[in-house]
Amino acid sequence: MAALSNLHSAAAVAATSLNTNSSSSSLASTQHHPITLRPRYQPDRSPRLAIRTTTAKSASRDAAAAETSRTARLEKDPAALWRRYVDWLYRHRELGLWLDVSRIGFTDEFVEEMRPRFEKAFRHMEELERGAIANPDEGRMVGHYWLRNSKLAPSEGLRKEIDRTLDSLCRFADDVITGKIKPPASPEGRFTQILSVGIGGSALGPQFVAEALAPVNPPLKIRFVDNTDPAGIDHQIAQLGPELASTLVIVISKSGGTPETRNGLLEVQKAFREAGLDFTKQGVAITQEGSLLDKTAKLEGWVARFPMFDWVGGRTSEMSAVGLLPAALQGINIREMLAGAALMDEVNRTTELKNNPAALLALCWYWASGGVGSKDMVVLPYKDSLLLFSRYLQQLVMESLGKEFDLDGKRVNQGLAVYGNKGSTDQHAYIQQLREGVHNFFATFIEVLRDRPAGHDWELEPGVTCGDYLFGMLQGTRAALYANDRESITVTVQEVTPRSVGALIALYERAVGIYASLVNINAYHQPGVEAGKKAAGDVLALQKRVLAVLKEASCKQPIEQLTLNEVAERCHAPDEIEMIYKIVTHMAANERASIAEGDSASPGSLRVCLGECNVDNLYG
Ligand SMILES: O=P(O)(O)OC[C@H]1O[C@](O)(CO)[C@@H](O)[C@@H]1O
Repeated sequence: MAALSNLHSAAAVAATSLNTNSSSSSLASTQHHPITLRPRYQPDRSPRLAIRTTTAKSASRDAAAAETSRTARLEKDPAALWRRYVDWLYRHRELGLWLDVSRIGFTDEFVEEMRPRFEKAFRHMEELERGAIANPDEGRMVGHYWLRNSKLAPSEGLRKEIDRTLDSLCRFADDVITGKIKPPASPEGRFTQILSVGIGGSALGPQFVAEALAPVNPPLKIRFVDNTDPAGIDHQIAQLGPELASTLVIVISKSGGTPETRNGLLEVQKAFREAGLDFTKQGVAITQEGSLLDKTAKLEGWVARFPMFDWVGGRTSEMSAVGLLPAALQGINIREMLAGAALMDEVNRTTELKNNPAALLALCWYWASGGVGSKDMVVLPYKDSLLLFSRYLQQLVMESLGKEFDLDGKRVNQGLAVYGNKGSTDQHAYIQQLREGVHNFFATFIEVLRDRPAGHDWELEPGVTCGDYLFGMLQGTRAALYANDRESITVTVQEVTPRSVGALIALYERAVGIYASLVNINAYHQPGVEAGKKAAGDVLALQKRVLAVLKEASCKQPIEQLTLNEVAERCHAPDEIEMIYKIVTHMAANERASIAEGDSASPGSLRVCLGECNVDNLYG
């Protein structure tokens, strides 16, 4: 009953707010659609430039004023809003997919002003699909669209490679499922589990798709090692238990050299050794030809290797072997996923904005975030099985769009932050802030019309099913947010199927590509990730030096107990004393170094050593 009263109150809030606003917006209600609102976007004045020429205070006042004037003009008259809804509603009949952008307040003038940018973006996408070097930094083609329609590939060689890989992974999956390819030491006589080892784009797609589409009893169940957290890896291996003997380990890494993935592999191989199992008879590699991983798998004679193409980026690799092999092994219809993506790609090639759902999304993002990422995108799928969509989109959008420089080398610090979980769960978590708190987001609702498989529904109270509540929560939240001037997009699919999931992935891949063109950035590289990786490497190198210094001190008689300053000096790294403190702390917490003397709360008092000397663990 609590849920019922919450629903009632949400609907009541929405209705009250709508009524209040509609009566106070009589000016808007007298306007005919298309609505003529003052455009927020000023094409000839970069917002960034404007901010630079003002003080921070006045800039934020200006921004607040602009915000107020814009949101105050969001259409609230029900009849005009309905016209706007109908006018802009996109529907793909065959895919059973709708896109509603009516609750984003862009104006006709804005659309007109954006037209040249869209023309350029459409040209870019066309060139990209024809095989132009779309990733100038890395001199690479960007061809994920060819994966679902190999006829588009710019050469016969590439087309054959795509088709061959797809056929061979389908055959391999069949052979594994039917037990033709089997693990040597499994009592079941066939593979029953998959352990996928990979990170970022080499994990997020397969995780999302498994959660969305795996049947209740898949031929092989899937688990993931997607981090270098030893406890996390231990947990996955412990969960497999004796089934490790019937686990197919798929190691996924485009570069074949990502440290977290390498560590995951080494940990899993150790577990195999300890269980007396031959890893090579159960390992599969998905990686670029010639990578370290590829060479290792070849040399050691793993069960199979599948290529990751140079022209497919990690975050757009779900329709390559990366996503398709794990999906096929779980009994998911991957041809349908590809068909859904291909259908979506097809409509997204039109240059008519209203008929191009990816362009419509890009338009909304540009409007809502001022083309500078000033607002975050909150993704709310109202369906448990789509829970991981926001996490998947987080990488796709943020790694693609979050860039320091534009294509002309100008510092722009672009991006679009993405977060979200699922509805209506989030209703009871952060929707409170979305409706009433800081106005720094726009929402994307993902709606699924089919509540549950046919024949399973029942009314939990007269005329109302459980799914009706979910529907009510979505509609109520959308209305309540809009009533308080919070913009939203709604993507609706008939059902969660391989086809609709393929279409959703393709929709967002293209929207990101188009948006990147609109803001003139390279969506296909990730130079920023390197800084963290390099810094991590530096920390580990310093740790090796610390260890060497402590080892040498431990060999003295009596054992030398060093202050942090002494360690830093002997490492020739006096400026790194804070990091040395953290290294020693971490090693002490894992019984690999000892705090011989001193108080953990005052790092200056510490004396440290290795081994058995007067152990007083920092946390002891
Ligand atoms: O597939 P790889 O080469 O292991 O890379 C994993 C992920 O790491 C990144 O390069 C970022 O570090 C992502 O772009 C990529 O998806």
